[in-house]
Amino acid sequence: MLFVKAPAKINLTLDVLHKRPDGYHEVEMIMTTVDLADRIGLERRDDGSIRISAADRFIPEDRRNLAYQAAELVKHTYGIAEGVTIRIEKNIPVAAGLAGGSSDAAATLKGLNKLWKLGRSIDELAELGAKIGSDVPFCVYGGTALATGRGEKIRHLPAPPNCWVILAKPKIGVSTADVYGNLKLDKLSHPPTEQMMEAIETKDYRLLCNSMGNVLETVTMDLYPEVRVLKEQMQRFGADSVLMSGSGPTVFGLVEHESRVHRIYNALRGFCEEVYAVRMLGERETLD
Ligand SMILES: C[C@@](CO)(OP(=O)(O)O)[C@H](O)COP(=O)(O)OP(=O)(O)OC[C@H]1O[C@@H](n2ccc(N)nc2=O)[C@H](O)[C@@H]1O
Ligand SMILES: Nc1ncnc2c1ncn2[C@@H]1O[C@H](COP(=O)(O)OP(=O)(O)O)[C@@H](O)[C@H]1O
Repeated sequence: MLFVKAPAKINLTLDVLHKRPDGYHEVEMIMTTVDLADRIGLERRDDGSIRISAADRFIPEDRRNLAYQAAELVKHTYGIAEGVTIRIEKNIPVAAGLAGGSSDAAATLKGLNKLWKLGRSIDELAELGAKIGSDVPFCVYGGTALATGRGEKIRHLPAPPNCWVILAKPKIGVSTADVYGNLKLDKLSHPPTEQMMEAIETKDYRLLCNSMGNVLETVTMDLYPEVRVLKEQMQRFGADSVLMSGSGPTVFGLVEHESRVHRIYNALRGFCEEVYAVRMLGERETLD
């Protein structure tokens, strides 16, 4: 069995520029991977079929699974007759704004490149990933990046300044399409994307905290008021800066000093079942 790590991402910024004729939104967002990860196991099959084993009641084991779609795409694109069993050990909360499904798909692309000795470049795998979902190319690279287009155009950035990330997910799942669908394009408060890039490049933690912003945040908070409450609680407990990730509902808080991490973590555990204290992974990985 070949194992590949599939880390979650958070959005340090998420801006929407306009709605495109194809129905997608033109975005500008800065994303970074964190060390909360699913583990994907891949095993050859002689019968040519794709099988998913997920042992998680929230994710599908058929064609709807993004890892299945990744395997199907690789088989079709490169004419592979062999099959694969994909075992998904799920640690990333589902439908949470953390790109769990997209990261599983990205890990499957990278894993199959190895398992089937395809010799494809990471850029080619990222391009293939765009056919599965807007977040998949970023997940193929990982690290830190500015994503534009519908999210699939990636410009790599250096590692952000060191800090802790506390993730808290309310007990609801959010549909990304619903959130984009409820966005009022004439009422957006745009985050300072350029300033965030400067904060990352100069490793200025304070500037980074002051540059976070996500135009989808108020949309999700209006649909699910508990997300707003959770953000306020995390701010009150002393996180340096708090934001919702992606389309939500996960809220993350940055904390510079380790001594404060446990206090905030424990305080949140009082009324939120899913809380994680993690680190940013920083720079992107390369294929080995
Ligand atoms: C909001 C973000 C931010 O990172 O992530 P999540 O909250 O899902 O983690 C992404 O833009 C989500 O990317 P992803 O989840 O891959 O989206 P896709 O499968 O491509 O699209 C799902 C649906 O979201 C809407 N969509 C997505 C991307 C985009 N730029 N404009 C859109 O309008 C479309 O309605 C589309 O049908
Ligand atoms: N491997 C997978 N892991 C999680 N969800 C998946 C997967 N494949 C398909 N899905 C479906 O994709 C939807 C969005 O899941 P996910 O990627 O976790 O969230 P988000 O897009 O908010 O980051 C879920 O409702 C789930 O049914």
